[in-house]
Order: sequence, then structure tokens, then C-alpha cells
Amino acid sequence: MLLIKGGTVVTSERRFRADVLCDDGGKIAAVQADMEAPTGSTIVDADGLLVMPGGIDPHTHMEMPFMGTTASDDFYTGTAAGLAGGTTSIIDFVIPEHGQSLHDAWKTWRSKAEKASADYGFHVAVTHWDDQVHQDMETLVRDCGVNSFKHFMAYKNALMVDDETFLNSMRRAGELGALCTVHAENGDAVSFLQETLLKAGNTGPAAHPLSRPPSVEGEAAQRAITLATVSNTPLYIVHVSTREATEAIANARLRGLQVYGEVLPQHLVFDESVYQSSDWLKASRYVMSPPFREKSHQQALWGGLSSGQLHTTATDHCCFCRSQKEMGLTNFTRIPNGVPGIEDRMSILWHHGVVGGKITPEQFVALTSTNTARIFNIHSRKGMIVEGADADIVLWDPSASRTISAATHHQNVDYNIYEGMTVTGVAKKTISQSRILWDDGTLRAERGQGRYVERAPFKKKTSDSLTEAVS
Ligand SMILES: NC(=O)NCCC(=O)O
Ligand SMILES: [Zn+2]
Ligand SMILES: [Zn+2]
Repeated sequence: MLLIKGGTVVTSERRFRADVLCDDGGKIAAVQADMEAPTGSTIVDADGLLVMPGGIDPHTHMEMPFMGTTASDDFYTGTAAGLAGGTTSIIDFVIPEHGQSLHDAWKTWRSKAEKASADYGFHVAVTHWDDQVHQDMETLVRDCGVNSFKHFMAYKNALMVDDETFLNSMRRAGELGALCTVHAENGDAVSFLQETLLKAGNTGPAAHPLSRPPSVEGEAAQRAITLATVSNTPLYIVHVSTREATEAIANARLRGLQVYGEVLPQHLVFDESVYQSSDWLKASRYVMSPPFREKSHQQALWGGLSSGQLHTTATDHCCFCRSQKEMGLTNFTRIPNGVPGIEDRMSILWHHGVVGGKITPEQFVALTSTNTARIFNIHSRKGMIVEGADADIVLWDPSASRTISAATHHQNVDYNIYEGMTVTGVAKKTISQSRILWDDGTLRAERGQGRYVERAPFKKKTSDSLTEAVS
């Protein structure tokens, strides 16, 4: 047993002084003021610390094959890095290879993820439509603990789906009680702009944001919402980076539609100037999609998060080292898209959000953990500090500072986008399954310790359950 003593518990709703007892089965056994330590229990002094639900990152790509290479953080190193930053669970993406069935792809990802050191689940990408996909979606929901499917409106000739495929998938997901998620960028427009830029001799990273202007995301977000309305299904839009997409989501919600939006901390912090560096490598390291934007978009994202129109934070953690980024040395469209971030999500959001006066500690908990647990239906286990929940806890030091650097991070990648940034708000200890796996600078992550977390479908009329879940 582990007794966390003397801390301040923060949930998505309130703050209160209480001790938290974690049992040997990895669950929270009690949350009470001034608890007596059971015989033989280990006592953790949480004086001056905040006791919060471990972070849940609902958007990562560990060892993802993408753009001719494979993301460098695997399920072990990536989840371990997450633990060092206070994140105790991830939801990663199963991406079927061309011609591979969804169910076979899910099995492949299950076996890759066996080495994870923290808990994990999967969204499964639908990249084409046929009878087998229709059947596999049911198998995945019924037998495999999958309750969300992913759609890419970008990455033409690779992962991109057309509207008809997207509609078929949404209708099927609705029948099964699953949630559809979407990368909203108009892939035809991106491809058109990429060709135009290359023909005009714009081959470097500075062309990347020009090939994916805000309107391209805004149009796709609006179209995705329209298609979700046509198919009468809820929708979760990943990595919202623009005012246009934020407004589309907020407007949809004002019309009573169930649309959720996810924000990446990096979009709250960096702007498009990162692509202007004269150092090719430096600029290429920020190549991700959607790209970093003109600064005014950040105001909309913060506004969306603080007003409740945007709901979660994720990282889209997708690491590529120097030699991988250099695949695009002469052609920016070949630079593997993706940046690291799982280790720093919580610190970045605390520093810029809570210390910056934009969100409260309770909102921080909602945005890093509880809302994700609700939206993806793992709320009976995760995202809460309550008796019976998983003992996934972060002991957060709100006044400690650290300077982020690739020299000290745990991510398996040779750079850190936040290099040199000093942040206030640090994960002091991270507890997973009642065990302290990050202990004030010492990482005790264990290969294979993470568990696959099954996610049950929503009630068939998903609208009811989701409305209840996130108000
Ligand atoms: N985001 C990104 O640039 N890479 C990962 C794939 C995706 O999420 O679009
Ligand atoms: Zn994406
Ligand atoms: Zn992604």
C-alpha cells in the first residue's frame, strides 16, 4: 500500500486537502483527510504538492511507419518519457498498411505495444471503405476494446479518405456506438499548393506552412462537422490549430452538435516564425501538420480551452531524428511530419496556462486528463482521484522550475522543440498502478508494465452518453 500524505487533491471540479491511499492492486482505496497509515504501507510526503490524476495523452504515434520512415520513440521509450512528465496513459493510433485489414493492423499494434511502460489504448484509422472494413469495425468495437476510429482528410495518396469513405465510416461508427475522430485539413488543397510551391522553387521548410494555410484547416473542419451532421454522429477533431477551426467547433456546439476539439501545447507556444530559420535542420524539426500559425490563432485556442469549447490537450508525439528529417533536404514535402512532446505537455500547459493566468488548476486537470477519460469512455478508471479508480497519479510541484533540454529528456529523439525553455510546474512523482515510476528525477519505468485499456462503446444513441459525459 502507498499512502500519499499531506497533499492537496485537485480534480476537474475542486481542490481539497486529503490523503490518498493506493492499494496493492493498483487502485485508489481511499481519499480522506488525515488518514492513519495502514501497517506496512509506504508513506509519500506530499506536503506542498498537488495530487492530480495522471495525464492522459489521447494522441501519440509511437513507432509509427510514416512518410518512408518510422517514428523513433517506441512504445517503451515513449511511454517512459510520458511518465517522466506526469502522463500515465496514452491513446495511440493503429494505422493499417495498404491492403491490411483493420483487425490485423490492430493485432500488429497490440504486439508492438506490449513493451509499453504505461497504460495504452488505440484509435483505429479507417483509410478506405469496403465490406471488410464494415465488418472489422464491429469486431474491433465488440471484441477488442476499441471505441474510436480515426480519419485523415489530409495526406493525399497515403492515408487520406474521401468524403464518401468518411461518411460510411461515421454511419458505421454510429451504429456501433463508437466515436469518430478526424485530422481536418483539405488534402487536395495541400497537395495542389505543395506542387505549386515546388514548381516555383520553394523547396525548404519555409514552404511547409504556405502549403497548409489556416483556411485549408478551417474548410476541412467545417466539412467534417457537416458530414458528422449528415450521418448524425459525434465528432472529435484532433490538433485544432486555427481560429477558423475553433470557430467552426464553437458554432457547431451552439447548434447543439456534439463536436469536440483537441489542442496541442506546441500550437499554443510556437508561431510560424520557426520555419524562417536559416538553419535548415532547425526549421525542419518543427515540420508537423497542421503547421505552426500566425500568433493570433493562439488567442482563439486559449479562448476555446478556457471557455470549454475545446476539450483536451494531446501531443501528437511523433518523433523523427536528424537523419530522418533530412529525407526532405531538397523537398519540404518529404520531411517526415511530426514533433516530440509527450514528456513536456503537462509542464508547458501548467506554465503557459495556469502560471500564465489563462486556466485554473481544475481546468488543467480537465484538459490534461478528465475530459479525455470522459470523451473516450474510460472515466470509470482514469481521470479521477476517487476510491476505485486506477491509482494513476501525479504529484505536482506547482512552484518548482526546470529547463527543458534534449540533453536531459527521456524521449528517444535527438532534439526538443522546447529546448532552453524554463517552465514552472513540474511532475515531482508519477504513480502508475500504485507504484512510483518517476521519483524526483529517477525514472523507474519498466518495459511491459503498461496494460492495454479496453474502452467500451457508448450507448448506441451516442448522443445521450456523450452529452452526459461532457457538459
Ligand atoms: N502531425 C504530424 O505532423 N504527424 C503525425 C501524423 C498526424 O497526426 O497527422
Ligand atoms: Zn494529424
Ligand atoms: Zn497525429
